[in-house]
Amino acid sequence: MGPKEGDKHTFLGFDLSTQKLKAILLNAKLDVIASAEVKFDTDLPEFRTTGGANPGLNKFEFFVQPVMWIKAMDIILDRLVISEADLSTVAAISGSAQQHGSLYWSKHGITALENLDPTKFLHTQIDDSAFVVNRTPIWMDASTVKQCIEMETAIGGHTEMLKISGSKCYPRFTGPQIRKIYQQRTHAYEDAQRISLVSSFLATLFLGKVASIDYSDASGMNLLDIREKTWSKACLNACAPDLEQRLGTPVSSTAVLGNVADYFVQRFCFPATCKIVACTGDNPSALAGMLVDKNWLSLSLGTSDTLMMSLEEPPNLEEGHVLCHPTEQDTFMGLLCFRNGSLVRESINKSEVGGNWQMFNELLESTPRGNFGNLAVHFNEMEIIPKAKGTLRWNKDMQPNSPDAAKGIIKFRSPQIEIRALIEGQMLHHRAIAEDMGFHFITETKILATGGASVNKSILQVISDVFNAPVYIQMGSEAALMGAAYRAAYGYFIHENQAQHPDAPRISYRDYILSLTPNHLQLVCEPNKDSEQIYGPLLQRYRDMAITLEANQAT
Ligand SMILES: Nc1ncnc2c1ncn2[C@@H]1O[C@H](COP(=O)(O)OP(=O)(O)O)[C@@H](O)[C@H]1O
Ligand SMILES: O=C(CO)[C@@H](O)[C@H](O)COP(=O)(O)O
Repeated sequence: MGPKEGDKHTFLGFDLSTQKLKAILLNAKLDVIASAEVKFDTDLPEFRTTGGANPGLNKFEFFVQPVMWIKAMDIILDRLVISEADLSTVAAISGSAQQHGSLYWSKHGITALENLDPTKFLHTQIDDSAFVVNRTPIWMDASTVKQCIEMETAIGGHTEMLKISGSKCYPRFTGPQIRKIYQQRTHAYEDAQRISLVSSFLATLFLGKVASIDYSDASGMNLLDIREKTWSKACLNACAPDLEQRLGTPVSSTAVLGNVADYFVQRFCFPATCKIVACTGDNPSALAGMLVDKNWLSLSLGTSDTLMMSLEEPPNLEEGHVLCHPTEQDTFMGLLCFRNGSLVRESINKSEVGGNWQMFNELLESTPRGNFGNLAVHFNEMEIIPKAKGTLRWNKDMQPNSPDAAKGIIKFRSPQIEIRALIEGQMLHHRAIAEDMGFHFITETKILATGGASVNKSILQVISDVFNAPVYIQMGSEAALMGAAYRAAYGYFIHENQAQHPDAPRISYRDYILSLTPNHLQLVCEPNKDSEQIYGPLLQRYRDMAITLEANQAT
């Protein structure tokens, strides 16, 4: 089942997330043998992104120029070559990407994709004219409230929408975003030959033709019937005309889509037989990379903070999302996304200690759990759940119904209190919402942390205490990236095995990957004994603050 002695096959995974494009190469035993990354803000300053995104002209709009991602691909492939990664051994490629963003291919773009000249960079061939919309909306865009209401109304209300698609309409979801393009840029919509998600765009580049969207990432569009795994006619009709032909047929997240385009064979020496496995969203890919069972709560601390869990049955959640599971056929995953994650931590780090994480951690650790009753909620941008924007700081004397509770206090008296109030506030928020969504914390609950901030042990200790559960991290690299390379390995294995032994039973993804890499987790923090005593009551305090902040929106 595993790799044969001397097996030289390698598997390449990409993660095109909000702030970076990352790549990882695994050998046949799934050990990391090469990696590279391109940071958009600093490596591609000509696109003037902050945190990987550009704010739009109108309120709540955020976009990216797709050519930035293509340029990043040119650079990262060169960086892999410079690091002496042998791309001639790559048996399969897959990827993961920020969810919900959409790209609109022009006729010219599709022709360019199919006729790539290996002597030139990708970005000089797939340039602005390859897309009919050059300011591609990404997940941070929250400007489609109107379209959400229209889509839900058209199909009979938000309950119907969440029953079909796993989520009520959220402004960042792709369906409402496509509807906005259709309404405000009708000619561009009509000229769009195909529409890709960011993940399927990644597969598209390597295939040299527009790639299928996978079931898991398709679940973040308000367009897929998550039980049938087909586009919902009702949702498509509520969104925009002639949409199905623009989306193509969705496929399994481990499906082999075809061989790598000749461009990559000629330019980077990929083997002509190298398989492209469907790419998926970064959160489903992180779940695929973690290989954990139902007692685990996965927490990604990327640009956004997200909580993920496996679900046997899809519950009808009022808030939050149910997605098709990326690697198990009749299973689902629960997802909660919090917009105010790393960028808020970064801004407090900057304002309090000049951007020095080591100093940030020293101050965090110098304060006691519970922070003398000082707690903060920082929603710098409109949060997803609850829908609120603003900052609120309470000290221990503040009463929820006192006249100054809505304003809170302006600033805490020291940076260390400010820092702990931020981190405890964020994690209490995440726990409160997870509980509201029906996640039961039991003694067996374990947390697996990933994403950029999961290197920070001081933050992980607060998580362990607030959730009263041990925290683990993934060995090798971040889970979304590992998930991409693992899916490449599994997709390749199944494809080859089926060709050679068509009647053999299909081994599950988890069994296959765990047979190659059994010890992929590392315990980093355990909760202190008095954690529940401290954070149980603070959870209610956080809820009072969130309710106050939400009420502030209306005033
Ligand atoms: N030592 C650290 N402590 C806390 N946060 C960190 C640390 N190092 C990096 N980060 C955070 O990680 C974030 C990037 O995470 P990453 O998962 O790479 O983002 P994305 O995948 O969304 O592009 C940065 O915004 C940064 O604030
Ligand atoms: O919108 C969501 C999930 O619903 C975000 O989680 C994006 O998928 C961006 O991911 P990161 O770049 O923050 O990892």
